[in-house]
Amino acid sequence: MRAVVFDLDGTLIDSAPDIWHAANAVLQGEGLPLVTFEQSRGFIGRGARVFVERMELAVTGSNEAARTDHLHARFLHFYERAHENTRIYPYAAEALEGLRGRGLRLGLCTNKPFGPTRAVLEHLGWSGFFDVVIGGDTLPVAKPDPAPLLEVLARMEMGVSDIAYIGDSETDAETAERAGARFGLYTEGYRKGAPESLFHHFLFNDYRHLPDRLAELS
Ligand SMILES: O=C(O)COP(=O)(O)O
Ligand SMILES: [Mg+2]
Repeated sequence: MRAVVFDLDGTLIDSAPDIWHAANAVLQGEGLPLVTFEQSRGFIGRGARVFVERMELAVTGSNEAARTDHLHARFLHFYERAHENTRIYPYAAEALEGLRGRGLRLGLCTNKPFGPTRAVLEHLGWSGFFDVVIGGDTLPVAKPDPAPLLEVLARMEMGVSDIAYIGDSETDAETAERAGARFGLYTEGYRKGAPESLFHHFLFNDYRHLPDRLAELS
């Protein structure tokens, strides 16, 4: 194995509280009902546009293109600065350092838009930490289409057998399966179903175990 590619929200960082605050800042500004934390967390996974569509449907009962466009623009406005309460999952930073120390390259393949991704990486002191960063709006398609993950590989000049992908959700499992990549599922994120039911090569709930799980793959 030559590189490890990570998802971001629910995998390396617990960003759901900040995403929830951004969602309710939008709704409050529009005079719409607010959403609960659980509702908001359930909307995460397919990028900002789908998040907003799910939120709009929950609070108004329908999706109307012009309104969705407006809510989406407002959401991106708040999302850009939504990282004050974001936390790195326990031992994730140490795991990343350890993998780099073993000579592995690191990639990031997230459905979070590129702007908020860059902002949160900077906030966490992780700017320049990943060799390649692909956001949810970097390409015309987003995960679970395999194209964003394949784009990470292309930019690293690697093949799919050179990497493993690490994510937390149904979206990531499907992305890995469609790309033909080995997949490790972090079970402490925003997944909806049972971990065993998703495509995976290994499951883990503690970043201290990740290096060994990866070593067992290769
Ligand atoms: O923004 C989302 O919907 C999810 O982001 P992720 O791909 O980093 O989990
Ligand atoms: Mg995720």
